[in-house]
Amino acid sequence: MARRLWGGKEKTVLRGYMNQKFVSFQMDLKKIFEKVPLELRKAIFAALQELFDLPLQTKILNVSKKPYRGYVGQYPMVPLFESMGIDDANVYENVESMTNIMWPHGNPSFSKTIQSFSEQLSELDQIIRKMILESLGVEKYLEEHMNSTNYLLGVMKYKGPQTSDTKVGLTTHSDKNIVTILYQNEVEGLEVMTKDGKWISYRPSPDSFVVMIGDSLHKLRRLHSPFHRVMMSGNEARYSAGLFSIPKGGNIIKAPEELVDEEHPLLFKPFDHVEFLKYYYTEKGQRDQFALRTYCGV
Ligand SMILES: O=C(O)CCC(=O)C(=O)O
Ligand SMILES: [Fe+2]
Repeated sequence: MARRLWGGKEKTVLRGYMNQKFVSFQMDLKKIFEKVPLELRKAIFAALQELFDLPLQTKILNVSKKPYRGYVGQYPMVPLFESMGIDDANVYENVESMTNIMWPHGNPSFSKTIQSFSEQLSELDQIIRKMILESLGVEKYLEEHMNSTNYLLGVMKYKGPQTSDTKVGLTTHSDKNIVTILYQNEVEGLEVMTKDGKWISYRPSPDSFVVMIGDSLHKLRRLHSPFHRVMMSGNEARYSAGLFSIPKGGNIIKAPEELVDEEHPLLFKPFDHVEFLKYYYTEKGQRDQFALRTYCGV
């Protein structure tokens, strides 16, 4: 079914994507985007394995006051899950500062792999967001929109639970950012909820990236930010990397007036994403599946 989305121009691809439900969520961009070379796609998993194979006492040296940047792991709710995040990982120096904490003698090949991968995915993210704004007829805001965002690269490992029972790898959530692009190894686990509440499993392929809309774009009312989770079974570890485009703090996010009409009423009051995250990372916010709606819903 994805094939239908490939053929035409970029715009056609995305319209198909928006008007359909789940099939369109998993968009195989092979035909329109061949930028991330296979070598790099392979190298990323070797890099992630090298990182998460470090001893726990090394990994926990990566600390950060900002949520999801330092080492996250060993949480009782999600015991299979570990992650680290790097702000603007498309810039070499940002990756290098984390690398040097993990490998005090440096590890340039790790830094280079992470940086190149992030840079390529950030280009893909820009293509996607341009397509979205164009197809909504609000491309005049493109520059303003792009200037008000930055990137976070999240790298994740989910241990296999060593049983055939399915165990939670990552709990149900919607992403809070703008667009998320995920790439993963061959181990299944990602599930996405359709608009009518059914879970669908994602079948990984080395040629596919998963593109997901986050709540900050969902505010446009016409794009759906799906609930998703990771469910693990078996012995093998699942490695994934996600590039998250996120609104910069100090910018008020609001839907362009052109997009608000009777059929598409305003969903959220204008909000500052960094202020919103202060609510989201409270205990109440973490339990709230509709955190953005609670925070600034109309
Ligand atoms: O590992 C994955 O594929 C999903 C990760 C995810 O949903 C997230 O970090 O928000
Ligand atoms: Fe997510």
